[in-house]
Amino acid sequence: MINFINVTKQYAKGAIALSNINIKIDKGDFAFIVGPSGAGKSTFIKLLLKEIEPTKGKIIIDGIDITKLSLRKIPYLRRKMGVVFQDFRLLPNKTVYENVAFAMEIIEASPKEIRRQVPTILAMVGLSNKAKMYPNQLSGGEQQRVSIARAIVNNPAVLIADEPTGNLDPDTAWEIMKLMKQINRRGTTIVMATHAKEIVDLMQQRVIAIEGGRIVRDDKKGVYGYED
Ligand SMILES: Nc1ncnc2c1ncn2[C@@H]1O[C@H](COP(=O)(O)OP(=O)(O)OP(=O)(O)O)[C@@H](O)[C@H]1O
Repeated sequence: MINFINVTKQYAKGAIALSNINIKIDKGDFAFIVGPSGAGKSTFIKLLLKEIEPTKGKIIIDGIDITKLSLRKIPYLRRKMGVVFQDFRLLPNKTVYENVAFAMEIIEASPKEIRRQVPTILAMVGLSNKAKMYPNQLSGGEQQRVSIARAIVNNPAVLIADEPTGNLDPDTAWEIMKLMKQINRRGTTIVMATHAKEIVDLMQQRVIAIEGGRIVRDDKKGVYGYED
């Protein structure tokens, strides 16, 4: 599904954020990316999303080397991936329903498909009764559910989450993790960068640890392994 081959990323101002990374994430995996601040986690995620390009190496997603992808084909790559961020990034002037529908409008889904799919996904994330609300009328946990609904509404192969529970209290964070696990059970590959020690320790999923731009651990049922 995802394969990093000898990937190095050196930023323009000199810092080597990732150094010769080799990692394979299979379809259906649930992988946590952990490591100290500045280790290279966000860089890893930005490379996956093709927000930045590696200095060296190949990044294969679904059999395609995305570093060689033409501009024209980037939308197809984006459709394979849903993304969730710590700060939700919802559109404040759209309702919950419209925020999720918008992700389908962008890929030119038909109005009929949108009318069918949006309520299904809102039910799945437990927000059917909030469809007409605006983001500022929702709790943090509810806003994150909307952002997850938006990320999965087009049925991506991979859900990428960068610190998705960072702004949530522990109980709410745990609810979000249950939802992520439910999405994973449906076959979606999950890649989640996090500092949430308790969550990583309790979930018993694959843990890939990055330190100083190198992979220092990759355990099938791993632990967080740091004190912060
Ligand atoms: N745009 C940039 N230009 C130059 N250096 C950068 C840039 N972005 C990140 N870096 C550097 O690359 C290294 C890795 O940063 P990265 O953001 O990937 O770390 P991280 O593991 O996500 O950290 P955190 O947990 O604090 O979010 C750091 O040394 C950082 O200062």
